[in-house]
Amino acid sequence: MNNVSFRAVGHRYGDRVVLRDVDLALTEHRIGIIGSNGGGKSTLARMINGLVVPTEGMVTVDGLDTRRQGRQIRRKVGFVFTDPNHQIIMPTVAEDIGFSLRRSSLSKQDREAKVATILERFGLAGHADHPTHLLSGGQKQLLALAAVLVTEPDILVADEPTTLLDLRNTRIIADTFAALDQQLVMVTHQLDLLDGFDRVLVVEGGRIVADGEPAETVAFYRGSVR
Ligand SMILES: Nc1ncnc2c1ncn2[C@@H]1O[C@H](COP(=O)(O)OP(=O)(O)OP(=O)(O)O)[C@@H](O)[C@H]1O
Repeated sequence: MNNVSFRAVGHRYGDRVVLRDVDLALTEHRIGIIGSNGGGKSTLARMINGLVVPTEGMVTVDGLDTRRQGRQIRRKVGFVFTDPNHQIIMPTVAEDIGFSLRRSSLSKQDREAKVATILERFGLAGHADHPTHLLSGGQKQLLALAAVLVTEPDILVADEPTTLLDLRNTRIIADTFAALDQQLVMVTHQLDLLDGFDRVLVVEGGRIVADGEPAETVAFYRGSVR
């Protein structure tokens, strides 16, 4: 697996400290991040692909520094936003996925085949020529995930990727994640999605307050809100 390293990381937005004293080596296959609203989970997740660079300390991914090697890191680390509108760019579903492959060296034919395969996998094959703005919220979320996975990133970071999904599509995403060979870091409020994860971090008030096996850390989090 990859090695995501946080060394003495802190972050502030203006005067507001939102993360402090974060030291982590993330090497496990599936890692969850949970905790109360505003605790700093998204900020932490965004640091992994350099969308947010720390105001203190250093984040590296396989030795690449997010502050100086952001472009290389973003090729390695795929990021799925909570709100798919942040990442859907093209007018139609197939074009949007094709756009993710614009820098690939594949032939046009291979590229189209790859787009078709991923559309099928995410139940979007019947929507290939559908205008993206007419998709339902859940379909948009599936499209956003498909558009990231088609690039085959080494690491997938997903920030609450199932918030807009119904039960069936949540299951599709959970199964997709369970079958991923890549390292996965997922922020979620849906604690049942963490079954089978290797490690869970609980983030509260800008600090990691629990870190370990899902059973223990989820129990800790549940206990802390009683
Ligand atoms: N761009 C920004 N500018 C200023 N403050 C911000 C910015 N982004 C986040 N914050 C603040 O940083 C803190 C942590 O936010 P973050 O989104 O990381 O928390 P979170 O744990 O992901 O929350 P949630 O569960 O509600 O998504 C919050 O107080 C938030 O208001």
